[in-house]
Amino acid sequence: MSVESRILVVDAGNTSIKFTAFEGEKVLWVQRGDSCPVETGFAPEVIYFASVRSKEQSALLHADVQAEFPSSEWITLTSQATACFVRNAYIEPERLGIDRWLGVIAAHHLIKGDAVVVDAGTAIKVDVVNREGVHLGGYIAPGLAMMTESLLSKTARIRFDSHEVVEGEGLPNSTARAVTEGCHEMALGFLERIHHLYPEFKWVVTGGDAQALLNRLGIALECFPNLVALGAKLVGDEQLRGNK
Ligand SMILES: Nc1ncnc2c1ncn2[C@@H]1O[C@H](COP(=O)(O)OP(=O)(O)O)[C@@H](O)[C@H]1O
Ligand SMILES: CC(C)(COP(=O)(O)O)[C@@H](O)C(=O)NCCC(=O)O
Ligand SMILES: [K+]
Repeated sequence: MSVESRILVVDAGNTSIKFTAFEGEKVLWVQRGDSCPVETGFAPEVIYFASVRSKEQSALLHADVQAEFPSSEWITLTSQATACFVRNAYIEPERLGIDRWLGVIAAHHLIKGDAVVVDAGTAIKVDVVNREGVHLGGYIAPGLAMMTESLLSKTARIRFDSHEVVEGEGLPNSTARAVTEGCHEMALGFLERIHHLYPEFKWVVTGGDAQALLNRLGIALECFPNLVALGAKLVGDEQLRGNK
C-alpha cells in the first residue's frame, strides 16, 4: 500500500453514519449522513467498514457504498481478541461494539498511556485501557437523546417544544429544563463517578454529543472527534498488511 493510499472509513452508528476520507495519514474530509456521499471526487483504493447496525442494515449500507465506489477493495472491521497491540477485555471479544473497540485502539496509540475513552452517541460508552494496551472493560449507558426520548415515550405529560430548551439559572423551573438538565446530570454524574476511580488516567472524548457534555464536566479531557475513524485506519491498515 503506497504511503499516500486513499482510504474511506465508514463508521455506522445507530444514529448516524460518519464517512472519513484519508490520504495517507491525512484526513481529507468527514461527512455525516444516512447514506454514502456522492460525487466527492474521491476514489478510495480501500474502504474500511465498521458498523454497529443490524446485519440487514449493514448489508444495505455496504451495497450503497460499494455502488458508489465499485472498484474499491472492501474490508469489514470486526472486534477481535487483539489488534494493533491492544487486547480486548471481553470474554467474547467479537461482542464488543466495533465503535468501542476502534475507539480504544485509537486512544491507546494517541495517548500511549492509561486512558479512559468516552464516546457520547446514541449510547454513552466508557472504556478503560491501560498503558500496556490492555482493555480493562467499560460501560454502556443511554445517550442524551435516548434518555429524553424514553421520558417522552413513557409519559403522558412530559411534552415540550425544542425552543423551550434554554440555558437557565439555578434549578430547572420548566419541563424542558427539568428533562434536558436532568438527563445531562445523569450522564455527568455517571462520568464523574468513573473519574473518581480513574483520576490519573488521561480522559479522551468523542461522539456527536461530546461537546454537549464537555462544557459542564469538571474533568480534564481531550476531544478527538475522529477517534473511531482513526482506530479504523489503524486496524484496517494492519489487516491490509497482513493480507499482502
Ligand atoms: N449533524 C448531526 N447529525 C446527527 N446527530 C448529531 C449531529 N451533530 C451532533 N449530533 C448529536 O450526536 C448524536 C449522535 O452522535 P453519534 O456519535 O453520531 O452517534 P452514533 O455513533 O451512535 O450514531 C445525536 O444524538 C445528536 O445529539
Ligand atoms: C453500545 C453500542 C450500541 C453503541 O453504539 P452507538 O452509540 O455508536 O450507536 C455499540 O457499541 C454496540 O452495539 N455494542 C455491542 C454491545 C457491547 O459493546 O457490549
Ligand atoms: K458510535
